[in-house]
Amino acid sequence: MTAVGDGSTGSAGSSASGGSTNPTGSGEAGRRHAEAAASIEAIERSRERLRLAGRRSLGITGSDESPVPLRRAVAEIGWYPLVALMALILIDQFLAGGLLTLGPEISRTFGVGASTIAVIYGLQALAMSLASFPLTAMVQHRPRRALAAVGSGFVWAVATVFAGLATGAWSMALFICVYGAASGSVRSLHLPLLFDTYPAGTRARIYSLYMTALWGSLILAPAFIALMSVFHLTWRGVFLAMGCFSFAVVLVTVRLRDPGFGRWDAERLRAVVHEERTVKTTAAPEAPEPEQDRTVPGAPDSYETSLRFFEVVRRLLLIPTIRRLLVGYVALGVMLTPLITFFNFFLDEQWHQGRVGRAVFGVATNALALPCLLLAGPRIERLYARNPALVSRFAGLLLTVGVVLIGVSALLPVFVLMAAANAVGMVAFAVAITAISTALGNVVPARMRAHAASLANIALYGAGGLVGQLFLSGVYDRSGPVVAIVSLTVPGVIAGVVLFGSGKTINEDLDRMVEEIVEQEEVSAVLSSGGRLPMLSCRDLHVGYDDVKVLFGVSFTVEEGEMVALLGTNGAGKSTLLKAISGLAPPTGGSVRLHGADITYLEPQRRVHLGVCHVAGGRGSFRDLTVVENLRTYGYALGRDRRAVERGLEATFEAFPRLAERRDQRASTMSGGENQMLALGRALIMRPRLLLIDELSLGLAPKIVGELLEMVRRINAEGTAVVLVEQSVNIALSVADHAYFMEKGEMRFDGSAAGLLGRTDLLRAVFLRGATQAVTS
Ligand SMILES: Nc1ncnc2c1ncn2[C@@H]1O[C@H](COP(=O)(O)OP(=O)(O)OP(=O)(O)O)[C@@H](O)[C@H]1O
Repeated sequence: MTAVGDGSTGSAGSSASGGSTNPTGSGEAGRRHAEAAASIEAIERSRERLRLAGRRSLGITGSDESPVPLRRAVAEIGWYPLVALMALILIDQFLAGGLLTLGPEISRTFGVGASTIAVIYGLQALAMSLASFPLTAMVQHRPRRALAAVGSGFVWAVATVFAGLATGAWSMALFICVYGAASGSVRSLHLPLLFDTYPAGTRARIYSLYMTALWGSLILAPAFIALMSVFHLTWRGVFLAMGCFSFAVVLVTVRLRDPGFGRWDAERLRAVVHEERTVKTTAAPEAPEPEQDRTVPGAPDSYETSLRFFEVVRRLLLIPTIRRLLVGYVALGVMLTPLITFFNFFLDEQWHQGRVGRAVFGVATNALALPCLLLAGPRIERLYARNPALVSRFAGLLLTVGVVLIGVSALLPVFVLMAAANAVGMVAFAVAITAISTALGNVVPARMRAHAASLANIALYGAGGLVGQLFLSGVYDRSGPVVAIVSLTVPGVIAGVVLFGSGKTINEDLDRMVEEIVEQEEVSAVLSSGGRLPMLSCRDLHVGYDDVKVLFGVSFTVEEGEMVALLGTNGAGKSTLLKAISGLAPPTGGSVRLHGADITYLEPQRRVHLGVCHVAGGRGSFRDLTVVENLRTYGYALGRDRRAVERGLEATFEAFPRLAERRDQRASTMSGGENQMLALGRALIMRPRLLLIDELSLGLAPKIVGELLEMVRRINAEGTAVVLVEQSVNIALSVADHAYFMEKGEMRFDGSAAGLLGRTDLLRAVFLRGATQAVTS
């Protein structure tokens, strides 16, 4: 836990404070707090050691030694999974490539213009981008990625055949969209499958090999079409042949199996934790990564806490390296997607290259990337093992060099020089993309790799590709091909700089990921060995708004049925801490656990179902609804039956007769105190297990405050744990047995309420503020 002023008195001290409102008695509360604190301390002691061991088990050795030879490293697993995925990506571009190359013939058959073909191509790319999300959602909880990858291969093979049988442009568009959607699996599922199949210390080399197939597909598609024209096949014949060939290739991949989530990272880390703690648990370290703790003890089974699709996406977007990589992908898409289209126009108009000349140019350039990728793999592997930040920097640097070379190539007056500069630039892109993907795949938890790959896909092809095509079309129409190619250096250099910058955060994010797995294992071990954990435990929370950090590693615990006061200076981050607990301000680091279950990234409404209720400061009700309507809304939000809601209403009106008198009055017309009563009435209806109250007494008359406090005591006496954020030290400490004090986003005190009263050094700031407010009011 973060060092706090009176940490030693914290746990035990709370029991000595007296005047506890806890139904279980202060002695019992103190004992439980001490037990929970001891568990947490044990976890913290071993964490640093585990973090280092965890990094090593993920292939980050910190040294520059050569990695284990690939053949030896993958001997046990074999080459089949890699070969199967390479086979799938090799045929992935068939139909799209065929559509582009055979576009003139297709447009003549259907009597449509080139723009219609361009629209169909665009729809295909859009379907491919968008489909990666539902495909990812399908395999989020169960490891069926191999099944989805092979199954979608069959779908796109069949769609290719049907595209050859299309009777019109729009039926063709339909088949091509189906093909695009199915081939979205390549973008979202291949990287996670590769990363889960092969050990951490081989991934860069494995991925480089895989990328040779991607570059190979850019050669194979035109080569296949050229070969078919030897047999004088029409475009329909070529599509049918492509479909049949694809079908045969997919058949070869049917033995592909999903290795399970996190086989090489979570599993190894779990083994490290088991070794460290030598705790015998029922779960064997060899078993695949378990789904995150699914249930919260005491809550109904249906209240599981595994993250849903958009919660995972939101969680990924909170990882600084992922945010940078995605910005890099967008900039890369702005540059790369139109470059492939417009470079052909450049060759045509500037260098008068015909169809054959352009094809040869494309094949030669892409072919050069193949050996370079093979050479680059071990290099990227070594950089990653030494320091993952070097991989990001390497990618950024290469990309910048590549884009500058391509920009310069457009200005060179000699064809050979232009071709050489362009070829080297394209090689730099191929290697840079491999390095970026290695960083992306490694920096996210295993279960979230498909989500990360889908986000990258949408950033690259969706957002970046679309903007790039529009941007470059405009430049091309206005100023011609040379200026168009040169202008691409702007987004290219931006992408390079952003990717280079991701080196700043990657190590921190990797450590955080390691810590999450370690913490999960530790918590499971503590629970399975009969240890106790607090009802709520926030560990090392970092929260910010946009880029302004507000909480810096705050740790905070609340026991079952406890009443806790959270005090602090103005702007210390008390409300932000409550928001992090209730889900309104998701943290960028650290964890929030309810009885050990990880709820850090759960949507706020799911936490309400788990029993977390946040009464925010100020007017927290629906202004245009009446008192009764407001209270019923809370009940129905929880799916409570009518009778339970009515009982809650009666209890609220009994506790606050003033509210009963105003049952049909709109919230907007009520006083501040009445609004606070209404907000507390929510707790009586929701019956939460943890009630977070922000600024209960702010601006209210002492008599009203007294009534509200009495209510809080009653709610607490019925077993609800309460966290009370208060400006008034006297009020807070009169009801709470445990107190925390925050200053400038850090926890300064964790201990008994009585203990805090003795800390005049801390309280002076609050007293001074109170005095100032008294003078000015
Ligand atoms: N939505 C927001 N957007 C940007 N900054 C915010 C936001 N909410 C809070 N902050 C900033 O975060 C910091 C902590 O605010 P917070 O409300 O958590 O502090 P607090 O301890 O509750 O303060 P107080 O006791 O004055 O209410 C402050 O500097 C505040 O300006």
